Amino acid sequence: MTTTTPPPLALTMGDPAGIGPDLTLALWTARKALSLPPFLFIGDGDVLRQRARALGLDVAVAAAEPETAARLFPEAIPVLASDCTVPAVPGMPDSRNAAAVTGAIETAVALTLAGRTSAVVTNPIAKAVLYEAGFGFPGHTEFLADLSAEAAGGRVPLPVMLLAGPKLRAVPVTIHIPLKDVPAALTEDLIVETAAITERDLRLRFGIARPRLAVAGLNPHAGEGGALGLEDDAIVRPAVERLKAAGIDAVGPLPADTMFHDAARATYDVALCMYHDQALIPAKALGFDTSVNATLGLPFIRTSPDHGTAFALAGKGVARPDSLLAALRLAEELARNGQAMKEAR
Ligand SMILES: NC(=O)c1ccc[n+]([C@@H]2O[C@H](COP(=O)([O-])OP(=O)(O)OC[C@H]3O[C@@H](n4cnc5c(N)ncnc54)[C@H](O)[C@@H]3O)[C@@H](O)[C@H]2O)c1
Ligand SMILES: N[C@H](C(=O)O)[C@H](O)COP(=O)(O)O
Repeated sequence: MTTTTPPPLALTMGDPAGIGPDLTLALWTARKALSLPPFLFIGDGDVLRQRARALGLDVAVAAAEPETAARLFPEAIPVLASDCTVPAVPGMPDSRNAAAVTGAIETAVALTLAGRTSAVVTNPIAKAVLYEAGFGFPGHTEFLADLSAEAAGGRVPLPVMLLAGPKLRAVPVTIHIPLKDVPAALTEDLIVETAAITERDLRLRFGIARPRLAVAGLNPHAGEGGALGLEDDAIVRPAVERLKAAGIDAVGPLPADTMFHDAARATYDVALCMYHDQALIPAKALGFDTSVNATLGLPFIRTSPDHGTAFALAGKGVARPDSLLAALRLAEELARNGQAMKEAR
């Protein structure tokens, strides 16, 4: 049994013009009532100060390092600087601040890989704003995988996006690609590798002894015997057979339209879906305020709220912090499980 205090969570700024600062302030303000896990905010302290003023909140912000964050947390939001180039205006994103946004993510990953913070929790970014500044990744998920290459032995690991909520866990096998490109990107190997990472992380990090995987078909009615598409029998079914042969509890391909109602969800621990919206529509419909986006397959823990930057709500104090709270709590729990696993070895 260890008695040492775990390192704080690394919370990135996200887009400084979005709701990330509002949510960070709202949660920190309620830290005592929520028993909020201590975090180190990596971003621009002035963004927090200005947003707090606009929202009429009495919030202190203090420069910190991972080692001082937990001590400071009761009195001030501990901040490690990743400063904006131009002042952030709520609701008006500016690609000149892209370096501060991506730099915060890089710092959070480096600190977590070094064991100085216990997990990465990301506030939402606006992809299009970063693309304007030359950001070369579809989203956090792919960027985080790229940042993990050295720690993963020199190869960029396959990142797996898990939307986890009280009513549903769902994984899209293909992630941020246009719908028209999905059939070509979907391979037996990709399904098997994604499923294997999902199964392993649910077992080792989430503590589910024998995860049950439900694999969705790609086409209507899982292809209806080939009449409505060939991929289900040619790609998805053989992948499920390989998973079963490897001892993984997997069923499918299942018609996607009937696998998300209450009784169907009770039969599995995670739905493996073939494309982004097949997974994220049911996940957000069933738990927009409570679901968390977690990245599996990385050498560190990363969670995020399941929503985006919601620019129209930024600076208004009306955005719900529930999903960010769930992300912080899940990161803390997964980090604790990881620590317990290490100590049990
Ligand atoms: N984790 C992430 O970084 C992440 C996740 C999703 C979307 N995004 C990005 O966010 C940007 C905006 O995307 P979008 O408009 O599709 O999705 P969004 O989640 O920002 O907004 C969708 C709707 O939900 C509302 N909403 C979102 N969060 C809310 C909250 N906490 N409380 C109350 N209402 C909330 C918004 O006002 C809007 O009506 C895009 O650039 C997208 O790429 C980022
Ligand atoms: N696809 C995610 C969603 O819609 O919630 C979102 O874009 C976040 O993805 P990253 O975590 O890769 O930024």
